[in-house]
Amino acid sequence: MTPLLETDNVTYTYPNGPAALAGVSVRIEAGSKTAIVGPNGAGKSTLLLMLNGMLRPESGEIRFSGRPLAYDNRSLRELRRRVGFVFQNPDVQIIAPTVEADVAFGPVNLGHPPDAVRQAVHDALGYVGLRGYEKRPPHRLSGGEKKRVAIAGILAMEPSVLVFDEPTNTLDPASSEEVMELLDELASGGRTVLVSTHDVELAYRWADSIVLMEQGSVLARGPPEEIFSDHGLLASARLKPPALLDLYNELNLRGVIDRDVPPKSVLEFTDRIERAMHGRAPARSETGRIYLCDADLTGGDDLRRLVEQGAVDHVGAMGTRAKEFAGRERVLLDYTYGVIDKCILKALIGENSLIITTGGMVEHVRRRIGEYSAESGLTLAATPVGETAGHRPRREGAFE
Ligand SMILES: Nc1ncnc2c1ncn2[C@@H]1O[C@H](COP(=O)(O)OP(=O)(O)OP(=O)(O)O)[C@@H](O)[C@H]1O
Repeated sequence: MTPLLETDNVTYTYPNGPAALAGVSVRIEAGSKTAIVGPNGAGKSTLLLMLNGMLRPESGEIRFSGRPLAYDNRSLRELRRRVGFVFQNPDVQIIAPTVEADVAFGPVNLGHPPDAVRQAVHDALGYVGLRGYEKRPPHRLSGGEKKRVAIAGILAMEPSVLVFDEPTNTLDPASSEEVMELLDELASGGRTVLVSTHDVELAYRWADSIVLMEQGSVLARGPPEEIFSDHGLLASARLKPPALLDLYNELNLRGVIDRDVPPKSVLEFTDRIERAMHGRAPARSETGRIYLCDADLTGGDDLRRLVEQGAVDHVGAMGTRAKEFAGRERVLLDYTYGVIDKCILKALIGENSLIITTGGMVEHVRRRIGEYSAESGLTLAATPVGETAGHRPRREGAFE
């Protein structure tokens, strides 16, 4: 199958600079989550800047949907509408005096009529959880909020590919997790998402495909479990293996656990260790329940009733709209990232939890719990929280 984006032996040297790319060939499949991983100066940003035409290769070729990129103004405008680029430093991207004007910049430039621009801004701000920020000056926002304004500005142009240069650099751990969940949400809605990073933990957990770079070259490409298990390869890129995978590989070498699919989360790892200790998954007298609330379809009363009745011990929300909904209904959140696995872990010790989410993530939660249930032989299922009859769903944004 033709990859969505492809670079073929691309080279690039900055004026008066080093050879930043020395013959780079990569294939990015439609709908994939790819992390370009490498140390400082490896050429990651340079490669990403090539993908929406901000830099032009010295030699080699870049193809989008099988067609070589053209560099006239019209072709570049069209390419940038389809391949959105979020810079590492949001200050570079934010240019207007208000959040609203900033997010509107792209659709206005594309010549969309005012009503369509307003709708695009409204949907994009909703998606990143910044409704109500329309009139705020972006330069007064926090780093995490600025990042979300920059992402909204790109989403407002409805690109099919999203490219993020070091999306979590300079963000605190909670803001980083929120941005990564936003990226997951975008990917689960069918978009192709690429990030550059030197954070191997993030890349291991998030990506389904890794491109490992060093000194302007691609050292290796493949699934994260494979790339990050190769100590020699990582050492040549001056990187360390992700902690979870390192521990798994060591326990395997010592014969404590069998080699199987490497765990990606604490949940998968604890399951594996339990099985190694007991020879099988331990019998559980009673598992807890996981309630699932679609914030677009559930009334606030239903949500509060469930929480106030004490039916749930823990509450988690995934995605900014879900977090806003919980905030409006004054429901305190115990988990704001890694929510599904944390709730499964609680179910395994007999405690009940509630996951609030929206859009494509609802199905993602159901699927993940279903898969876990099938793998573990336990009967875990997501119990929907009263999707109130007659409650009118909010208008679905353009990005669902
Ligand atoms: N504008 C520029 N002018 C001159 N040289 C540059 C420029 N931008 C990058 N370089 C050089 O090109 C090489 C690749 O840089 P690039 O920013 O692509 O790497 P990176 O892997 O993204 O690094 P980092 O993780 O530090 O962002 C480096 O040697 C860098 O010094």
